[in-house]
Amino acid sequence: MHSPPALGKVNMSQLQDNFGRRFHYLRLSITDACNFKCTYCLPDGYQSQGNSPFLSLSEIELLLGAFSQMGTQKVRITGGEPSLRKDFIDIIGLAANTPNIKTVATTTNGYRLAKNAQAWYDAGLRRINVSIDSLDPKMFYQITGENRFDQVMRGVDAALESGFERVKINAVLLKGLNSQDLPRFLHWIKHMPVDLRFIELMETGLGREYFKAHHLAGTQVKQQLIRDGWQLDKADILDGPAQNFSHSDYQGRIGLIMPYEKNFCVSCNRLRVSAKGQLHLCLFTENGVNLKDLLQDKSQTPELMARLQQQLGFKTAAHSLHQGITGVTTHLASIGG
Ligand SMILES: Nc1nc2c(ncn2[C@@H]2O[C@H](COP(=O)(O)OP(=O)(O)OP(=O)(O)O)[C@@H](O)[C@H]2O)c(=O)[nH]1
Ligand SMILES: C[S@@+](CC[C@H](N)C(=O)[O-])C[C@H]1O[C@@H](n2cnc3c(N)ncnc32)[C@H](O)[C@@H]1O
Ligand code: SF4
Ligand code: SF4
Repeated sequence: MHSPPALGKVNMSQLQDNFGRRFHYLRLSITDACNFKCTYCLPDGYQSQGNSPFLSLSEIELLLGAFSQMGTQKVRITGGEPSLRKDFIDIIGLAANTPNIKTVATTTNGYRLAKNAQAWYDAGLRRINVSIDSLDPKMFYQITGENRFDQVMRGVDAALESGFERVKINAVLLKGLNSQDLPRFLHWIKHMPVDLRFIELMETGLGREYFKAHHLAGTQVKQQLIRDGWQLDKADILDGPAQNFSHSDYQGRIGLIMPYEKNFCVSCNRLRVSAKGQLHLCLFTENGVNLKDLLQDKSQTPELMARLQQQLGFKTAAHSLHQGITGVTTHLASIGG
């Protein structure tokens, strides 16, 4: 059992755990709410939990200030659906103007992208991940509960035109649903400069039966890619746990997130804060740690930094998904994936 560092010995310049992993990357959820009903995430739609409010702009400002002083360089704004927040643009601007934060990214279902891509870019957003589980509009509807395939695809075009550094497409691999879609995705990225990311379905507290029915190992896709001449890119420390592939005949690239593979968590480089201000050391942590009480005044920042540093000492080497332990994560909309 690893013990947390003593408060007096805090090294404020770096967020590092007992396994030597560094955490330059914060995934900040700003809302649990979502307007889609993805079958693997919120099959019955969003239901509000309790009445404690989501982090306010000033709480977010103090939070980002503390993380950035401790070495955070990249912030991904997520949710629920982050673009549902009325102050989404202000949050982007705030993150972009925080000293030391070099990259501001978001993950979105694309619902508001076509209309807002340029405004988000102008506010300081530089990377965008759009969830598109199928390129077949009917299957897209079946998986997301929303008949908005064309609207989301227009959003991808708008993002490419707006000058984003990176546009990434997320697709969750789903047996019996989109598992035949690989050729279509490959055809699409031949001439499209987007990064495709296939994510293995992960079990969540509310998604046990769905997981059993639809989990598909990413290794099957990996083997097919290697057979087709795709090359595994050299891993960069800032890449995190994804494996990335490229091919000279394709403009797009492919990444695989395979959380059930051995050693997946060795390259973990990210921390999470929920929309209600709880630190999650892992996507599948057993409990969140309240930070909100230390986000009320700037004078609390040293104490907040000390709490973050201390909590890092409790970060475990890996998740326990193989044992079916999904922690407090009832669905990924509750923490932003
Ligand atoms: N188990 C696990 N899954 C992750 C992790 N990071 C991302 N994922 C999965 O991948 C999904 C997509 O993540 P995104 O929000 O698009 O971000 P990303 O692709 O990981 O992040 P970047 O590397 O910043 O592009 C998440 O919602 C999770 O399902 C991680 O650390 N652990
Ligand atoms: C929780 S959503 C939040 C952001 C936004 N609403 C969206 O869908 O892009 C972030 C990512 O989590 C992924 N996701 C949700 N539930 C998942 C699960 N059980 N297993 C794997 N990925 C999941 C989604 O596909 C999406 O790409
Ligand atoms: S994956 Fe994203 S878009 Fe789909 S229900 Fe979950 S939060 Fe909403
Ligand atoms: S499952 Fe947890 S420890 Fe593993 S990479 Fe994801 S967040 Fe990090």
